[in-house]
Amino acid sequence: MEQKKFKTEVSQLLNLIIHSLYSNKEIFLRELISNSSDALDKLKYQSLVDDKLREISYTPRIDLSFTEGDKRTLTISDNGIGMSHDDLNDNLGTIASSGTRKFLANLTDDQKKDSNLIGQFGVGFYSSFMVADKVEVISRKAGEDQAWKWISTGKGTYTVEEAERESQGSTITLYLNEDGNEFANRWQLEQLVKKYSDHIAYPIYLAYDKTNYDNEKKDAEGNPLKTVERKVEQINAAAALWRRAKSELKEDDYNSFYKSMTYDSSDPLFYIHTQAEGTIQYTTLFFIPGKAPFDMNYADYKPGVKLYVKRVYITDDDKELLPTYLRFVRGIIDSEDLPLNVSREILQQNRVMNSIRNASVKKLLSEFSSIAEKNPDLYVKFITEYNRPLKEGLYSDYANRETLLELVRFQSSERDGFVSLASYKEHMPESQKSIYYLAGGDETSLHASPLLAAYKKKGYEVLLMTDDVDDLVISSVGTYKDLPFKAINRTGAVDDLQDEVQKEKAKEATPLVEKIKKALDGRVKDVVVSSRLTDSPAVVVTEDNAPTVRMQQMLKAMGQGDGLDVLPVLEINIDDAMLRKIDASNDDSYISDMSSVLLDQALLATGILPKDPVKFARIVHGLLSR
Ligand SMILES: Nc1ncnc2c1ncn2[C@@H]1O[C@H](COP(=O)(O)OP(=O)(O)OP(=O)(O)O)[C@@H](O)[C@H]1O
Repeated sequence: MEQKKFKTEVSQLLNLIIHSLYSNKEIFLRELISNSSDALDKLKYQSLVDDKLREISYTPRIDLSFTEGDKRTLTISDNGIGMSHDDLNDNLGTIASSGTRKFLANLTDDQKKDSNLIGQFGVGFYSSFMVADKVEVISRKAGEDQAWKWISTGKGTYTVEEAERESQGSTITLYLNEDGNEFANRWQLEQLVKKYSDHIAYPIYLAYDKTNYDNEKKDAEGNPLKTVERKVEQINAAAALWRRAKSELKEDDYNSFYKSMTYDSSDPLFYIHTQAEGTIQYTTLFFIPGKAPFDMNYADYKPGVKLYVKRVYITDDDKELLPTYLRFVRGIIDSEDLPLNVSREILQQNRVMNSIRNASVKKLLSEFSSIAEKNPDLYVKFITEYNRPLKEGLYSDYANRETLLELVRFQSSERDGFVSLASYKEHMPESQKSIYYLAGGDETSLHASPLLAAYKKKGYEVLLMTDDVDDLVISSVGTYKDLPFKAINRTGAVDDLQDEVQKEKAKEATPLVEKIKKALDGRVKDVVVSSRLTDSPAVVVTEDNAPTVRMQQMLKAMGQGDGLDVLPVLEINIDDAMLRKIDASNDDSYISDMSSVLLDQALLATGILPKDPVKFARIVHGLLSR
């Protein structure tokens, strides 16, 4: 017998589960049943594609049984794929998913107490330690002769030793603790299976002892004669819900199916059920979770859509089933026309899969559009969670760009809440010819930008964009209904506000511009006269196709900004007192100091600290003491 230690993260996860999910401990049963169902899915699939396993004859099932009395136990058994010696070590000694590991590491103390959040990632097998002092797994992998027994009390170590099992599959026995005793009960188990696992595709049987009383016959004491009968009953519906006629299904059916297939304890925002009977036959059932999945913005997110072929489970781990930007969608795709032994490579180029994917994307987007139109409150909930991934779609899904442009929302300098591009266009005064936006930074700093005043004065709304993908996405989109997008912190937007008088004034200021340019030689690309600043002396802007100063900083922080030194353009307000002082002076050192502070404070206003803070402080001090 070998004794092994859990990887540290397992001990952490165990601790977290036991403390945060305590009030919801019944979910352990759902987790174990779902593992059994996965194991049956895997065997069903393997026995179709692996010659060695083709001969195995079995009827897939999950069995529950329990013992009463002082030492109560609960057993969950399946005849699925089973686990080898190494599988037991790999699967039950570590946390397999790196997403879960990262998620755990990033949790704050408060979040650790939020059972909804914890429940979102698969707490899985380890949740059994909430109700058991000791857990024993006897498992035999399909195609192997040797079975193995894994035992742990959940306190840092486990053992693995040889064991016997008649056929392939796993038997998990929980030695219930005080908190778990209530689960060694027929009614409790039936209720929980109905609640969480009714739609599991395999039959779940419960074995129990039924006491019969025979009034005709009396025992020695004259009481009705008691006999105990062992009964085994199926306690779930065991049907693929998505294959049932839509007219038969109620909202409750969908919601409980959603909860049983995800780890979400809340209802989905909405669902979309499609049964296509055309040249390609398939069923899709998609759910939009009420809250964005915790790993939505991790590169190694877990995809939420499962693929079935003729009701046989194929995979839940294929990121190609839907485009990446729809990674928050949960649900199933069940095709009648794909081969069962479809591999990942085949899936990627398969014509049938392509048609299903394209139709699914169209269906999802059109449903989003119709909700935006008919149910604005629901749409706000939806877009609050999923605006960002949809924006990624603008960049990556050229074919659906028009639709996506109508779906994304922005904050605005003029209005609260979310603004669509259609409504932005509607609000435009006749003189306005472009869509103005300001990206980069948080909402407060964008609202405070000195660049906004001039647009406000003209009645032009400016879209404020706080997502890190905005700049990239919007510059790739270019236009909306022939209106160009213009970033107001770029030089291309400067001319729009200038009238003839201002142009003349700007010309007259050429000597001042030249003075500052000379003083800031090597630090700015250009100095231009502003027609839009009122309360501040200067701002930094970027040339149209260059990365903004903030973007450059971000790229450098990510180690990608080598050789990236695009100088900013300084836009000056010639009516400001500071500029008038520079204009009036002939003292080179004064002009140089004033210009330097002018640039540094403009950078500061966009959140960028002076390169040499000591020098900056010294110059400011010098100027103030003059
Ligand atoms: N009854 C079972 N039969 C075969 N393998 C199992 C069984 N139960 C668990 N396993 C294996 O142990 C692994 C870990 O299970 P666990 O429940 O902790 O996480 P999971 O099911 O992979 O993740 P999640 O719960 O997020 O879906 C599973 O991925 C599976 O490989």
